Order: sequence, then C-alpha cells, then structure tokens
Amino acid sequence: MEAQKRKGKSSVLEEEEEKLNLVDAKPSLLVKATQLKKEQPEISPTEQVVLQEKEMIEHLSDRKTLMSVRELAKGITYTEPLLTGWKPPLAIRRMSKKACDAIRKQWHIIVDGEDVPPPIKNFKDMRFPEPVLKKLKAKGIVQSTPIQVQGLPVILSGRGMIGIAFTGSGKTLVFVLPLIMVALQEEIMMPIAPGEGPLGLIVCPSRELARQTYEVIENHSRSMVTPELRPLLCIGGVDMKSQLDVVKKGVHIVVATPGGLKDMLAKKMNLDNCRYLTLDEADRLVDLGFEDDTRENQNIMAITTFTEKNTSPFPPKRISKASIVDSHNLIPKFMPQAIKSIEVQGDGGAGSIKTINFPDGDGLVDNLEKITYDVKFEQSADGGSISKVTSTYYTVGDFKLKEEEIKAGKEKVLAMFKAVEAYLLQNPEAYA
Ligand SMILES: Nc1ncnc2c1ncn2[C@@H]1O[C@H](COP(=O)(O)OP(=O)(O)OP(=O)(O)O)[C@@H](O)[C@H]1O
Repeated sequence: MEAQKRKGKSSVLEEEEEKLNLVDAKPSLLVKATQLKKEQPEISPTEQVVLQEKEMIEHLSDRKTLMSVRELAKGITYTEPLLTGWKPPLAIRRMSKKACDAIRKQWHIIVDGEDVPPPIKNFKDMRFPEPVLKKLKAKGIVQSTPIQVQGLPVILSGRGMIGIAFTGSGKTLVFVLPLIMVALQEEIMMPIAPGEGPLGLIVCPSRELARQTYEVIENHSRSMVTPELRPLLCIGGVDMKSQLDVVKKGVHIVVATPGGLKDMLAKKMNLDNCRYLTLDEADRLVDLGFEDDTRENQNIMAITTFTEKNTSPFPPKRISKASIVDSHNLIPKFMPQAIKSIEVQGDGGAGSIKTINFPDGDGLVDNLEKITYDVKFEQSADGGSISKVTSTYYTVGDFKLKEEEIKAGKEKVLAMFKAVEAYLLQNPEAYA
C-alpha cells in the first residue's frame, strides 16, 4: 500500500517533469529536487550521524576555542592538572598502556589527549567514600557506564576534558561526583566561610536541565552524614532572596543557566574560589548564543596557575628536607624581604599546613585570598634533582594578576631554591 502510494506520487512528478520539459527547457526546483534525490545514494541513519559528526569536526577549526577572554588574549594554555590529591589504587596506576587500551576497546571508549588517566571499571576503585557508594547502589547504579569508566578518572585526576556520549549514558554523574568529592575534601580541611564559594560551577543551557542536575547533586550530597554541602540553583524564576540566603551561608556548588548566573554575579556571588567549571551540553550553550557569556564567566574565575621547573645538584631527599620540611625555619632567614614568617601545623612533612606571612607593604597581599604551592622532587640522572613547583594564585574580587606579577612570583620561587642551595653548599652536614 505504502509502496503503491509512493509509486503514485513519483509518477505524478514524472508526468509534471515531462510537461515542464515541453514548456521550458529549464527544470523547476521541484523537478531538480526529485532528480537529486534519485541520484543520491541511500544512506542509513548511522551513516547520516557519522557524516554529521564529520562535518562538525571539519568546522571545529573555524571556531574560537571555548576559553576565557583572558586565556584567548594571552594565549594561555594549561599543561598541569589541577591538584586534587586523588590517586587511583596502585594496581591501576601500574597498569600498562596496552592493558588500558584493551579495557577501552572492550568498553568502546575512544580517547584523545596526552597521558590520559587509566580507565577504571568500578566505582569502588575510583575511591569514592562508602556513603557515596551506598547511595549509588541504592539508586541501582552498580556498574559504571563507558563515559564513567574513563571520564571519572580523568576529572578526579584534575584534568580537563570534553566528554561525548549518548543521551542517557550517565554523563551527569561524571561531573557531579568529582565535584562532590572536592567540596567534601575542602569542607573537611577548611570549611567554607559565610559568603564564600562556590568551588564548582555547572552551566546548563536550560532551566529544566539545571534543575535536574541540581537535584542529582542535592540527592547525592545528602548521602553524606557530615559535613553538610550546600549546592545552589541559579536560574531565572527562582526566588532571589532564598538564593542569596544560601550564598550568605557559603555555597559549595552552583548549578546555573547563563542568565541566572549573570544575575547572581551582579549581586552577591563571585567566582574567586571556583576551580571546576562544567559546561553541560556545551554545543547547545554555543548554539543558543551563550559563547561570549561563557568566556566572560571563565574570565571571572580568578585563579592563575603556573608551574616552574628547577634543577638542583642536591638529591631530592636533602633539598626537600631543607626547602619544604624545614622551610618555616630556613626561608624567613634567607628571604626576610619576601617572607616574614611561616607558621606550621604538623611536623612540616606531608599533610602539614604551613601559613606564610608576607611582609606588610607587599602590594599583592590585599588582592590575594591565598596562594597554594604544590612541590614535587624527582631524582635526576646526575644524582641531583628536578623540582616542579605549581603555584596557584586565588585573587580577590575582579583583581587580575599582571604578567609582571606572575613573573615576580616565579622569580620568588626560584630565588628561594637558589638560597637553599647556597646554604646547603656552605653547610655540607646540614640536612644530609
Ligand atoms: N552507571 C549507571 N548505572 C545505572 N544507571 C545509571 C548509571 N549512571 C547513571 N545512571 C542513571 O541513568 C539516567 C540517565 O543518566 P544521565 O541523566 O546522567 O544521562 P546523560 O548522559 O546526562 O543524558 P542526557 O544527555 O540526556 O543529559 C539517570 O537516571 C541516572 O541516575
């Protein structure tokens, strides 16, 4: 029946074609379209998706990357991951590239990028705390999906990623669970003060999607007995007073639409502490015209990170003892002009917290909320060491670090190492 109908339609078109051919040599658009259709090879829906994706990828290079205005202007690229303190279990860290690739193949995962963290097949090995695992299980989430197998280790390691997976494949948890982990970790170490936050921001292209994501966060963060996490939904149409009440208490995670976020940033909230940004359905955000807003928002995330490498003739153990473990005793003596004193909680080693007091009159102090340093030492081939210091500057309000201030920060780190090295050279017994 259907075939007959179609046949009827096409013979009418053919007749029309003939008639038109007689009247005019130029074929009509309808005739042209019919001809084109006839000439076109049949393609399956899968082939159509592949063609669409190919076209999208070809046009990618026409677009500016979705980076902040400042990053684009200064050509800033990131070479180091964010520091999260998360590590997969040893057996997974030791997995060979071949073994990782075999898992990816088995799960139909395609990756692109440098040093992609290993895939992890189950939530337990991702080291989520017991209450989180329990909550997942209660919701019937026991076996991770492919995007979770690869995406969760990537984000937990502090790396940036673009995740592409089918609808309903569990993408939301890939950005929600690591954010909950970070918020919990921060809250345990240094609770968010009233008016502070958020640590993470999720931008969604619609109110509905934002609301759904917020509910997932609420649901999963409620599984924690302690500490309490405060997510906030920033969308139009929600009572602004109740939103501001949460901001006043200090907020951990914000889920927003671009408009809702803009309104909130104009009022009481800032992104000074925000380290994690998720653009849910980023392609739709761009299609809906939020590209510039998104760049501007990233610009407000007032964090500057840079890494310095330094080679030293001293082995890692000795230089780390002097420059890190005993830094509170040594550094203020060597560099009183740069560092007034260092207070230490703990024995100075791993897990200790050191508060550095800068001298009055250091122009930057008022504009910085904090600076964190992550230092790693590696043995070098000549018996010395290579140190890698990642400094993260958290600025206050809309203050932006200048190029020369970043340079001065790098020089300070280098000067500190050189001063320690000079001391070790003069005192061969010290820290040996
Ligand atoms: N590993 C899992 N096992 C079982 N169910 C899961 C798993 N991960 C997520 N889910 C559930 O699957 C549903 C869809 O997940 P989710 O909304 O994250 O998909 P999505 O990929 O974000 O989809 P969309 O592209 O439509 O937003 C949710 O109800 C979620 O709780």
